[in-house]
Amino acid sequence: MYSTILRERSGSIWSRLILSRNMGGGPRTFPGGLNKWQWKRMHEKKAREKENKLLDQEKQLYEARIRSEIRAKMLGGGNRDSNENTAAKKPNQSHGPLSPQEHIKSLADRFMKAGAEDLWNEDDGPVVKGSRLNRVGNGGSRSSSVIDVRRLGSVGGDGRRGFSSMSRGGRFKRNESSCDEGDEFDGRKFDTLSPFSPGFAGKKEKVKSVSNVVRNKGLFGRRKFRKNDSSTEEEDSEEEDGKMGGWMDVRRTGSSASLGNHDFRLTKRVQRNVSEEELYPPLDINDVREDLSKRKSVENVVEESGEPRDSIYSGRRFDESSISPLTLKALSASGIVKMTRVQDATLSECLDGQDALVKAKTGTGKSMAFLLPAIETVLKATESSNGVHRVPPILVLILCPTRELASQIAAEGKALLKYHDGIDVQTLIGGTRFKRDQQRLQSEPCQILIATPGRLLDHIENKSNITSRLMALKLFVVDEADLLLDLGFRRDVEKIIDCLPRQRQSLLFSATIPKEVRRVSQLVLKRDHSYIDTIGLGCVETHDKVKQSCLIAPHESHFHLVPHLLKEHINNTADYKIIVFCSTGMVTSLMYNLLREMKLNVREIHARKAQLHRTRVSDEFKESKRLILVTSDVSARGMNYPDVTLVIQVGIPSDREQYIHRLGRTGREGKGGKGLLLIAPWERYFLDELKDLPIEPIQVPDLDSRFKLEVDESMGKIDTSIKEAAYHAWLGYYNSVRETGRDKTTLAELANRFCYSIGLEKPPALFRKTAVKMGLKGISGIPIRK
Ligand SMILES: Nc1ncnc2c1ncn2[C@@H]1O[C@H](COP(=O)(O)OP(=O)(O)OP(=O)(O)O)[C@@H](O)[C@H]1O
Repeated sequence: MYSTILRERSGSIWSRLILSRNMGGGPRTFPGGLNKWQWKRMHEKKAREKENKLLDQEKQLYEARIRSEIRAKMLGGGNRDSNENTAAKKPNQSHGPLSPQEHIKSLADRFMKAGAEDLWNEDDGPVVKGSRLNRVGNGGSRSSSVIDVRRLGSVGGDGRRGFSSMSRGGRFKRNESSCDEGDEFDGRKFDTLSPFSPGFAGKKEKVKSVSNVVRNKGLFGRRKFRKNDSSTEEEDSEEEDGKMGGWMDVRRTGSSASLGNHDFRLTKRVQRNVSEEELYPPLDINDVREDLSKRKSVENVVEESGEPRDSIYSGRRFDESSISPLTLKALSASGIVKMTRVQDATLSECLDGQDALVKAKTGTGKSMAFLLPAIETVLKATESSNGVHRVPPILVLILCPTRELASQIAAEGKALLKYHDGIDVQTLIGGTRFKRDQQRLQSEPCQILIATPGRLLDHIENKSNITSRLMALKLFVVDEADLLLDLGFRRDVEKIIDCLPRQRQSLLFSATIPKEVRRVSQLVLKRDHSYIDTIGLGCVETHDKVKQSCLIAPHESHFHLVPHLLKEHINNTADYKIIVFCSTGMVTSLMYNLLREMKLNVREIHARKAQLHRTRVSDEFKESKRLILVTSDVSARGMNYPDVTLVIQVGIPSDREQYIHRLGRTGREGKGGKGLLLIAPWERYFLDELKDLPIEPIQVPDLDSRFKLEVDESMGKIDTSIKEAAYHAWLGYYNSVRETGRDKTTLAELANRFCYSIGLEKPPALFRKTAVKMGLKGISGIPIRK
C-alpha cells in the first residue's frame, strides 16, 4: 500500500516537473520547498556521499583482503609462496587489482625521491627463513660493515619477526603522542597506511659512532601505524609545539577526545608484547668488539687532544677547518674557538656534501654543527651562480618543531653571518600574520629559511612563491629529527619533502634517535648517508654532570611538593634558574598561578599563550637569573636557556625521549645541573623506560602544616575556571595514556583525587560529546553536562 502511495506521490511530483518543464523554465519549487539549485546541489551531494562511501568500503575490503592474505602466509601458508621468485612471476595472483609487488611499487612511486626509493623493493613482503636474509647480506657486500645493523631490525633470524608480530596484532613500541593545546591534532585522523607501509629492506648506511664508521645494511621490519585519533584545541591550528607522535599499535590505542575549550595533551604509551630481543635481535659479539676497540682508539685521540674525558669539546679549533674567514671572524667575536665533539665529528662530512643522521647530547652545539655547513653551502652556491635571480632562491631550509626554537636558531645564524654581506636568515613560524610573512619574504629575501612545518606547509599550499624559491634548495636540515619524523609531524614533513629538489644534501639532528626513527630517516636521507653518533653504543644520552633524581609521592601532594622543592633549591642556590615542566598547558597555567600567589618569581610559557607573550618570556628567561619558568613541552626541545640550575618534571613525560630533552635544558655546554622527576606511585611503571639512566630515588620530604596551609590558601585564591580547565586537561592527558586510559573507573577516581587536591569541591562536568569521545560516558565519578 505504501509503495502505491509513494508511486502515486512521486508520480505526481514528476508529472508536475514534466508539466512545468513543458511550460518552460522548470518548476519554481521542488519537494521540501527547495529551489532548483538547492535541489540540484542536494542530489549532487548525495551522489558524492554515496560514491565516497562505496570507495571507503572498497578500500576497507581491499586492505582486509591483503591483511588476511599476509596473515595466511605468516601462519603456515608461508609455503604456498615460499618461493618469492614464484610469487614474483605471478603478480595479481590473489590480490584483486594489485599484487603486493605492484602495491609496493605504487607506494615507492609516492616516496620516489633521492634516497627514498630504497625504502621499498619488489621483494618486500613476508620474508622466508634464510632466503631474504642471505640476499640482503650479499647485497651488502660493498659495505665495510663492522656491525651488521640489519640484525637490529625486526627482520631477524627467522626473517619474519617484524611482520609476524604485526600480523598478530602485536605492538611495536609504546606510542607517544602528546600534543599541547593548539596543536595540529585537532580531530585530524592520520589514517592507516597499507600493511606494506613503511617496510624497508636491504639498505645500507654508514654508521659513524664518534669515530667508528659502520655501515648499516638495513634494519627494516614492517610497521603499520596510525596517528592518534585525537582532537584537541581549535584555536591555533598552525601551532606545532608539543606535537608528537609515535609508533602505534596495529590496533587503535586507547581513546582520546576533544576537551572543548580545555587544553589537551595526548600520550599513548603502548607496552610491548613482543620482547626487545625479538624486535631487535642481539648484535654479533665480534662486531661489538670491533666497534668498541675502534671507539677506544678514538677516545685515546680525544684524550691526547688534552680535553678532559667528559668535556664536550674535541680539542680541534675552527680555524683548522675549511670554513670561511668571515665566519671564523664571527665565531671568534663570540668567543668561540674550539669545536665541540659533535661539530668536529660532523663538519668535514657535512662540508663534503654528505647526507648524515647525527645524534649528540643536549646542549653540545648541534645547531652550530648544521649552521656552519649551511653558511658554506650558501657561499658555494652564490659563488657558482650568475646572480641573475630577482629574488634569491632559498638555498638552505631548516625545519624545527617549535617557534621559539626556530627564532633561536635564526638568531644564532644571524650571529654567524655578522660579517657576511648579502646573506640572510628568515623564519617562517606560526603565530604571525600569514600576509606579513609573504611581504617579509618578498622585501627581505633570504637564502637560509628556518621554519616550523605547519606554517611552511601553509605557504606551500597557498601557492605563495615559496615553492618556486625552494626549487634551488641545496641543503635540507631537520632539527629534532626524531620528533619531526614521528607520526605527529611526518605527513607535513613528507609533503614538504615533495616540494624539494631531489638533488640536495640532507642532515638530520637530534639528541635522541630511537631505532624506529633510524628506519624512517631514509624518507629524507640518501641511501649512503652517514650515521654519526657522538654518544655511542652503551652510553646514556644524559650528561654525567647532571644529577638526576626521582620523587614518588601521591599525586594530590604534588602541588604542595613543587613549591617546597623550589624554595629549598632557591635557598641553596644563589643564582638559581629553574624550569618546571607540567604535562599540559592548563596544568602549567594552574601551577604558574599557584607559584605566583606564593610570591615566587615565576613566568609561564605554553601554547595557549599569545606568541608575543611567549617570545617575551622566552627572551627574558634567557637573559635572567633567579627566575622560575613553568612550561609545557613547548620548551622541551632545543631551547637554549643558559645556566638552568634545576629542571623539575611534574608527572610522567610523554616518553623516554621527552624526559631526556626536558632534562637537557640544564647541564648545557658541559655545565652541571639537577633534574627531578616527580611522579605518583601509579606512574612508577614509567621508570622502566628510564632504567638505564642514573636516576636516584629520593625521600618524600616532610612538609610542615604551616607550609601546607600556605599552599592551600594560595590555591584557594586561584580562579575556579583555571582549576576546572586544569582538571579537564589532566583527565584528557591521563585518559590518553594507555596505562591509565584503559581503566576508566580508576581514571575517574584518580581524576577526582586530583580535583579535590586543587581545591575544587566537585569535578566539573564534561560535555556529553567529549565524554563519549573519551569513553567516559556512564563512568561513575564523571559528571556530564545536562
Ligand atoms: N664550539 C662551541 N664553543 C662554545 N660554545 C658553543 C659551541 N658550539 C655551540 N656553543 C653554544 O652552546 C650552546 C648550546 O648549543 P645548542 O643549542 O646548539 O645545543 P644543542 O646540541 O642543539 O642542544 P639541544 O639538543 O637541546 O637542541 C649555545 O649557546 C651555543 O652557542
